[in-house]
Amino acid sequence: MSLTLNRPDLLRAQNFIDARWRDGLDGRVLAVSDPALDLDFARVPDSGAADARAAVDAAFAAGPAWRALAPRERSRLLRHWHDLIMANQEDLARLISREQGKPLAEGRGEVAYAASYVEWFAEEAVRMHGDQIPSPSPRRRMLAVKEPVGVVAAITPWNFPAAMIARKIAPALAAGCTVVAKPAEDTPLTSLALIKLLEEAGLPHGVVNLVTASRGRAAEVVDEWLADPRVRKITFTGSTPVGKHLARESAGTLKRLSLELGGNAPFIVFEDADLDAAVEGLMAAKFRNGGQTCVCPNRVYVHDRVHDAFVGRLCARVAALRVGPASDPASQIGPMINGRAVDKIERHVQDAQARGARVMVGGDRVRDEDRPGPNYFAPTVLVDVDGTMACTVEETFGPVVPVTRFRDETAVVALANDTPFGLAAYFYSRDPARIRRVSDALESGIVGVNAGAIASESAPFGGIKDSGYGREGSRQGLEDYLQFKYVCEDV
Ligand SMILES: NC(=O)c1ccc[n+]([C@@H]2O[C@H](COP(=O)([O-])OP(=O)(O)OC[C@H]3O[C@@H](n4cnc5c(N)ncnc54)[C@H](O)[C@@H]3O)[C@@H](O)[C@H]2O)c1
Ligand SMILES: N[C@@H](CC=O)C(=O)O
Repeated sequence: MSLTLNRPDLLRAQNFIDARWRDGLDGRVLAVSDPALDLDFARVPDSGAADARAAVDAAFAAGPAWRALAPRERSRLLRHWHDLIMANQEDLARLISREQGKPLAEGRGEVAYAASYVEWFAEEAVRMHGDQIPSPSPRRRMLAVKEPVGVVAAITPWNFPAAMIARKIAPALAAGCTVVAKPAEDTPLTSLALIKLLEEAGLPHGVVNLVTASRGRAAEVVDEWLADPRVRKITFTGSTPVGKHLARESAGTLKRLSLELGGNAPFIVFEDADLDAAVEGLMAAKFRNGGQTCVCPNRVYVHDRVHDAFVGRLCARVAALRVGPASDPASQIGPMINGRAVDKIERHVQDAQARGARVMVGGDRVRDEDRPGPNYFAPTVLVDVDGTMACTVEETFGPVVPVTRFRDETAVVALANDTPFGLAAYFYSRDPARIRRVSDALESGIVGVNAGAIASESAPFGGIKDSGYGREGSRQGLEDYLQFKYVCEDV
């Protein structure tokens, strides 16, 4: 896909530190590749510890003035940023599609989704109420005052290059925190463009700083932030092993942490479900971003009585999905992010087949003249899946639907909960008593009941167990950037 932008200056190739666009201090570069063709098309700095330190120097110095600004002023900046994001929706969508591979329509949707968080936190910035505590003595006034936590380090994944960074930077700014950020190595361009728009919105010097780095040097950058006592919070979205590493390594300086980690979402179709609605919900939840979303259903349990009817309808829908590059407006499933991702998907499908699962649709890589790159995988439905298979134990992060038959509500809820993860869970049923019972019993930060599209800027997004802690979006998403100070005034 050609990368023609209405605003070519949104394609940035430098870090942003202390309100200046700068090369990395040691001059190393990171190539950005197009997942549709696996070809490099841009370069950004491959930053190291010195760049990371310079970013914290700037954020720390900018902190006092930023937190002293009236919340209404911070809100205005965020509102302006929101408006610029939406005014440049098409360019941002092109950048997302080019570096991440999602179809252009989904890229546009992601830009609007990212902007919705910025708008939400622009509104929340002026609603950070503390508490006045009933005092035991008339001389005494007792207050619980909310304060920004300080410098926040934001580390983001590749699958939503605009939304993940927007929903970290926006609440941090609303709360009065300053930010250092590192986007994923696969998708640095969208975040750089967002920072360019934030600069245009009137961002004061040093309030947000962003450095890019390769996978090999990500740890060097982040280790610098982990060790620096001036960084008071880490907000991370990505894999569980890296999240646990951050939790361990931040203990030395006791930083606050928000960890949005991996999932293994169950999707249960009970015998009383509206089957058409359940198929619709599964298609929406599973195939968002080609299955590369942390809340994508990873295990589908269908009651024995409706199994064959459900699978028949599902297979018809999945077989009709169009796989292709983001540049083709008809594409519904783009390339996977890189070769490692496709290898994992292929391994899961082959392992399931070897253990007795049957492929009903898809099952293989796709490569032909319309899809010449190596990163396409056919949307796939597997049946006769059981809990020994890798695709039910690990997050596949691809367009594969593994279906398991069940007969008993208690047993299927136990199966759904039989995972170290707990990010999202879905079920379809029309029985009100069952709806209450099952949503109470599911061990998950998010439960979709007769709903496949669940994310919203106004709702708390986040997990439990190995899926992490902390929430993004909503009122709760702002609290994560604030700390209480108890003030006791005796007069
Ligand atoms: N819970 C959520 O909201 C959510 C959202 C998106 C993705 N995810 C999860 O993210 C995973 C996919 O992303 P990924 O494979 O790119 O994750 P990842 O953990 O490898 O990478 C995420 C970020 O961490 C950085 N990183 C990698 N190694 C690091 C290290 N040693 N020290 C510090 N930083 C390091 C990367 O450069 C990137 O910026 C999936 O498991 C998915 O479920 C979760
Ligand atoms: N962007 C996703 C999160 C994980 O991939 C969402 O907000 O639903």
